[in-house]
Amino acid sequence: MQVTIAAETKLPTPFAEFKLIGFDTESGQEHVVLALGDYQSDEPVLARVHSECLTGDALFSQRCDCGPQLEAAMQKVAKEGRGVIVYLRQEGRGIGLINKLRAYAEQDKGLDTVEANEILGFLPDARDYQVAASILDTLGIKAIRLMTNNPEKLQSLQDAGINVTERVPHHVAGTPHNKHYMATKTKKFGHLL
Ligand SMILES: Nc1nc2c(ncn2[C@@H]2O[C@H](COP(=O)(O)OP(=O)(O)OP(=O)(O)O)[C@@H](O)[C@H]2O)c(=O)[nH]1
Ligand SMILES: [Zn+2]
Repeated sequence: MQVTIAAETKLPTPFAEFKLIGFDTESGQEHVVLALGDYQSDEPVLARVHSECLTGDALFSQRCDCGPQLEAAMQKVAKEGRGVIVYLRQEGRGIGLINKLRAYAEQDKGLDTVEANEILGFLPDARDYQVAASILDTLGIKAIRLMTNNPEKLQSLQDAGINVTERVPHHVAGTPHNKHYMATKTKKFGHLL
C-alpha cells in the first residue's frame, strides 16, 4: 500500500503538543499520526494503532471503550515523552460509519456485535492493517510496543510486517452500556480484558 505524507502541523492537546502528520493513500483514504518526541530512534516506540470510532472518539458514546482508550493512549505517550498514535480511518471495524449504526440497531434488538455484522453480510472484523505498516515504515519506525488488548490486532500487525516487541495492556474503565459489548469482545475476539 503506497502512502505519502501530505501535511505536517502541530496539535496542542491537554496532554502534550503532538506533531500531527496527515497521510494520503492510493485508496483515497486519509489517515493521521500523532507523534511525540524522538520517535525515529532505534529504541522500540510506544504506539497505538487506533481504529476510527466517530461515536466513541468524538461523541462520548458509552457503547464502546474507544474514546477513553484514545485519551489513555495520548496520556501514556505524553507521560513517556515519546510515542505514536496511528489513527486509522477504519470506522466500524472497517465497515464504515452508517453500517456500524445499522449494526448498532441490530444490537438494540438483541444481537451481539459479531452477529450484527454477520446479519448485515459483513465479516465480524473487516480491518486491514497493511496501511499501518506502510505508515510506520514511512515514518522510519522499526519496532513498536503496542498498546492493545486485542491479540488478533497484534497478530495482524505482525503479519503486515511490523515488529511488535511488546504488548502493553490498554484497559480503561467500563460503563453499564458497554458491559455486554466488552464481554462479547472477550468471548468471540479473544480480547485480553
Ligand atoms: N461493526 C462494529 N464496529 C464497532 C462496534 N463497536 C465498536 N466498533 C468499532 O470497532 C473499532 C474498535 O475496535 P475494538 O474491538 O473496540 O478495539 P480494537 O481496536 O480491536 O482493540 P484494542 O486495541 O484493544 O482497543 C472501531 O473502529 C469502532 O468504530 C460494533 O458494535 N460494530
Ligand atoms: Zn467505539
